[in-house]
This record gives sequence, structure tokens and C-alpha cells, in this order.
Amino acid sequence: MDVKLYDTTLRDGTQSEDISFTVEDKLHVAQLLDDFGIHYIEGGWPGSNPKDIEFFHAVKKLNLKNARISAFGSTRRAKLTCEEDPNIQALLESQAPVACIFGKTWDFHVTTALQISLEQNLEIIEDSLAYLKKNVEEVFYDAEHFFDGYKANPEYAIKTLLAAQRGGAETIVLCDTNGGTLPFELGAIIEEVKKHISVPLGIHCHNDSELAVANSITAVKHGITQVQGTINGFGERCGNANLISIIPNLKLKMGLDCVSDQGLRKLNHLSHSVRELANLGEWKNQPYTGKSAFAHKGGIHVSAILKNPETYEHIAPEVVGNKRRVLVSDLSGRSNIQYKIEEMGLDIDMNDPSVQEVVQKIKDLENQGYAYEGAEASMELLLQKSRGNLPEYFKLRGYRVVDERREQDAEPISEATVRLEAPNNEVYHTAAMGDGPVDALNSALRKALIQFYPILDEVTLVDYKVRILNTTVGTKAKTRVLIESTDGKSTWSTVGVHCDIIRASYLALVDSIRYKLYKEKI
Ligand SMILES: CC(=O)SCCNC(=O)CCNC(=O)[C@H](O)C(C)(C)COP(=O)(O)OP(=O)(O)OC[C@H]1O[C@@H](n2cnc3c(N)ncnc32)[C@H](O)[C@@H]1OP(=O)(O)O
Ligand SMILES: CC(=O)C(=O)O
Repeated sequence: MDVKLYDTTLRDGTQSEDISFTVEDKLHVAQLLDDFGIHYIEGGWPGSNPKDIEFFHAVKKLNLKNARISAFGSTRRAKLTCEEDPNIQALLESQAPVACIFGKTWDFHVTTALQISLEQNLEIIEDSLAYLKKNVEEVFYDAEHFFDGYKANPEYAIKTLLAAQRGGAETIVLCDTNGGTLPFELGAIIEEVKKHISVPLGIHCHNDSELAVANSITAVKHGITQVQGTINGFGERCGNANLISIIPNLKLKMGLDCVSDQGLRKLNHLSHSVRELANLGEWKNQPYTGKSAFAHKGGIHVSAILKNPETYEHIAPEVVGNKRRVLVSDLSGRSNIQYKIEEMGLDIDMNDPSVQEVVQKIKDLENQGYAYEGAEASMELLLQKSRGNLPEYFKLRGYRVVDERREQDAEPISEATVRLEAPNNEVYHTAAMGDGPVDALNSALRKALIQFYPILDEVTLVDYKVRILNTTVGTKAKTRVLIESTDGKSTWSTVGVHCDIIRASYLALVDSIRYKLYKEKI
């Protein structure tokens, strides 16, 4: 069976709260979709706004290799002919090779939203499609509210599809517009439709009951050949059917070759890039492409995946371009540490007493508020320290941090002094100002160390996260600081915990510096 993928990220996806793509963003998304191997890209509604009109002009210059561009619109207004209707004319002016228009199926919508007769609605469906068919290469029909319409008045719902068929629609797409249909209802209704309609059918589901992916898959099982959806499930209200889940389900679970193996390996990249372009934060637990989709935390799980990853993975992560991760926490056993040891390329036997020692140490520290899941560099230092493999590099004798505001309305001034014993056993005393107390402490620390370890000049902090652990004790609360550092070649994360936020930051900063020196084998 041949299933075509129809992406509407650039149309229905933009109906998502908080998403507003620029024309450049839209072109970038179109290029990503084409590289991936999507068959149809719905670029927008040219009758809606100048941005979408501009997109249809600009996209022609992209010379897409795989995808056909589709322009979206509605059936003509009842009072206008197709020639007079600006929305229909905008579809032609877009010069898109495909047009997809939606029309009303549900009698309630015809009389309430359009406020026309049921007969008039059949006319506007048929002649809008017939007009487009004469002027556009390929024409699809989205039967809006099809399942609700069918449940309310099956005879009329089928009449609207027959009007679309007479008008020449090449695919009739059944829409679960309000997202309230259950998979078994949807399957049964599609079987009824197939008794009356001979043109190929498509599916367009919304996620209001969290069933959009399940409904789309069910539709394919019932013979639907075009699946509409969006990347990451963006779309009006709770979103659209998520193609990022549908595509691997079709290919890997149902054996339908809707995308090449090579394309499927770009799924992770596609999902993250589109999310980034939409300026939305990470969705860690997203099936298939989330950072946690193949992350194993429980010791029992890790022990089994070391023997065979299929014990706790429904597919191999590489197939969709994702990767396996093992997390270390107080739910770890020796296997988690063993996995990390192998990942770090270290030669330590699982039965080495240091492994059990580190497991215990991590459990104790996590009990105090540390979290090693997001601080793998601190975990590696812990492991090397317990094996006696970590040089001391420097000894801190003391530090002082001053944060003062000298006059009313003046900006606060932060200054830190550090006393430390360097590798030559001499004590150095440095001071530095900073944008805030932690920055000042960081600068003072580096000022003291850089003369001995010039390589530290490469290190910058890229992220600094603070989490209050026991909120019920007010300002006495314990603080966890997570720091992400980079030297341009790699990034690493370290953690510090203390009821004094400066001390917690200091612990995370020192781990970051030590990790760089250890990594450089100094
Ligand atoms: C199910 C879906 O997601 S369909 C896509 C929904 N997406 C959007 O609405 C985004 C783009 N929309 C727009 O830019 C604007 O709504 C426009 C340009 C389409 C229309 O704007 P306006 O002319 O100002 O009308 P407005 O938005 O207030 O109302 C929509 C009109 O379309 C009519 N309409 C709704 N569906 C259809 C249809 N299938 N065929 C013809 N007319 C329709 C409504 O009855 C209403 O008409 P009325 O003004 O005579 O009451
Ligand atoms: C066409 C469309 O977006 C819908 O019915 O949901």
C-alpha cells in the first residue's frame, strides 16, 4: 500500500498558540521537510495574509526535490462565484501545483457557521473543486468535521463527499476537526465511507483527546492513503496528529515504505530543527525524538540493556537518528556505572570495588540534593577520585564574596577574593569584579589559576541553573547549581549543592575547572 505524507506544519501548525514563523523560517522548514522526504507541504493559506503569499512566491526558488507544494483555502463564499472569490483566486495566484480546500460536512456547521442551506453547501463544494480542477494540477478536499458530521447526519455527510467526488477532488481527506473521535469509531465510519466513495481517502486528525496519532494509524489500517499531520504535533488548540510519531509507526511497525531508511534517520534532526525554528523549548519525553526517548535510569533496566538493548527499547534509537543514554542517579546499580565507564572509554572492571563505592557515594550525595543525571562531568570526577586517578590541581584556602550597593538606585557591585594554594605550594591571593557574585567568584578563581593552567582560557560557562530543593524552609533552603561549560570542542555539566548559593556555585565551578584539566590529562 502506498501512503503519502502531507505536512501542514506551515498552515495548521501555525494555528498553534505561540507559533509564528517568518517567511524565512517557513522556507527553512520547507527545505527540511523536502530533505526528509515528505510528499506534500501545505505552505499556508494565501487568501489569509501577505506572509503566506510571499512564501508561495519564494518557495519556487528552492527547487524542492521530493515535495509538492500545496496551497490551502476554503470553498467559495456562497454569495460569490469562484471568479469573484478572493480566496479561490489567491490559490491560483499562489501558482502552487496543489490546492487543498476545506468545506463543511456537518449540517450544524452549514446552518450555524455558514448560515446557508444544506443544498447550497453541496453546490459550493462541487463547483469550487471543479473550478480549481480546471486551473490547478492536483486538488484535494478536506472534509471539515467529517466524523462529527457523520455521527450527526450520516446521509448528509456522505452527500458532501459525493459532491467533492463529482467536483473532481483527487483525494478526499476525512477530518476529525474537533479531535473528539475514538479510534474504533473512526475505523467503523471509514468502512462506511468506503461503500460510497471511490476516490482515495486521506485523514486529518486533531489531538484534543490525545488520540490524533492513534486515529491516523487506525485510518491507515482501514485503507486511507494520505496522512496529514504536523512536525511535533503543532496545530490549533491541542495540536494536530504528530508526524514525528506517525511516520516511524507506519514504517517500522506497519511496514509501509512512506519514507526511505536514510530519510527516517533524519527524523530526530527534523523534529529538533523545527522546534528550534518555532522558538519552543525542548520536549524531553517526546516519543522517538525526545532526549529521554531512549534514556534508561532504573538499575534493572540498564542491567538488561547491557545484555541486549531490545529488553527495554521498542526500536533501535539510531534508526530515527536518536541515541541511547544511561542516567546515573540514586536509582542506579553497578550496571549504570559500568555503562558510563564504557561510554567514557575507561578500562575499569565492573567488579572493581571503586564501582560499588561510587554507586554508594552517588546514592548518598543524591540524598543530600545532588543530581548526577544532568552532571555527568561531576560523576566522572567522582569515579576517578575514588580510584585515586584525580590530581588535586589546587587547594582552596578561602574565598570572600562582597555584593554591595553603595547608593540608593545605584547598580550593585560584586567583588570576590580567592586564596588558593597552587601546584608550586605557594598561596595566591586574587580579586575580581563581576556581573553578580557568582561571576566575580568565577573570575577571581580563574585569575589565580590561569598562570599555572593557561588552557583554562578556553573554558566559558554556557548555562547556569539554580534549583531550590526544600522550598518549605524559606531562605534557609538548599540550592542545587548546575553549570554547563564549553571549551569550543565539547560541553560538560557539573553540579554543586549547599544551603549557601555561593558555596553551591563554587562547588560546581571548581568541578568544571577540574574536569577541563583532567580531560586535558594535565
Ligand atoms: C478547520 C480549520 O482549521 S480551517 C482553517 C482555519 N484557519 C484560519 O482561519 C486562519 C486564516 N484565516 C483568515 O485569515 C481569515 O479568517 C480569512 C481571511 C480566511 C477570512 O477572514 P474574514 O473574511 O474577515 O472572515 P472571518 O474570519 O471573520 O470569518 C470567516 C468567514 O468564513 C466563512 N467560512 C468558514 N468556513 C468556510 C468554508 N468552508 N467555505 C466558505 N466560507 C467559509 C465563515 O462563515 C465566515 O463568513 P462570514 O464572514 O460571512 O460570517
Ligand atoms: C481542515 C482542518 O484543518 C480541519 O478540519 O481540522
